[in-house]
Amino acid sequence: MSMDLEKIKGLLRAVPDFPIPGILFQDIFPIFKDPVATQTLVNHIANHIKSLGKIDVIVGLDSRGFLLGPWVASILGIAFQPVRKAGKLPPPTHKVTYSLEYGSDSFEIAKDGVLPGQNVVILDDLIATGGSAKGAGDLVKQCGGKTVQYIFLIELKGLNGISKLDAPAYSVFNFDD
Ligand SMILES: O=P(O)(O)OC[C@H]1O[C@H](OP(=O)(O)OP(=O)(O)O)[C@H](O)[C@@H]1O
Ligand SMILES: Nc1ncnc2[nH]cnc12
Repeated sequence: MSMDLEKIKGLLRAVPDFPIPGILFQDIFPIFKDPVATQTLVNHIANHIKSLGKIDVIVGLDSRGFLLGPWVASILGIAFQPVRKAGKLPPPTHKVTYSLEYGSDSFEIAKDGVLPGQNVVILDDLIATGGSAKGAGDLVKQCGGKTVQYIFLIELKGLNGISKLDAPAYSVFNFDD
């Protein structure tokens, strides 16, 4: 069974002034109440990644990038590797500081999480300013990996986050602001 992507887009919940005034927060969790919507999205992203050629690792971003990443990776028979907020992964790690739409933070990746020369897809639920995705891309680079594509469930196009990225991006759903 599958569901029309536009119908899945309709399940997203836009919440004004969260987590701080001025932010229109896109809540993805209503999608996960519907198993058909969830399966459709997972299969859609897996099929998209198949079209990219040889990908060795899906790198998912803490924390909402963990919801789809391991599932998609297991369908494709490839590795999943987390980028976590600083202080959560045991050493040795690489570390970057980045800014996002409502603050700044630090990310880490296991030093052997991506091996030199491996092809990587970076997967997250949403790109706003692009700071988080850029931080993850910098970590993949520090490991010696090559980011082939960034994939997002949602792109907030008005913030032009993809202009910060060092590889093409694909987003399932787009919003103007
Ligand atoms: O493009 P940006 O401006 O960097 O914003 C996008 C990031 O913000 C959210 O993560 P958040 O840090 O809120 O963490 P969470 O996934 O744990 O909620 C979202 O899941 C992205 O990772
Ligand atoms: N507007 C937004 N909605 C949900 N997650 C976000 N992360 C950064 N900006 C966001």
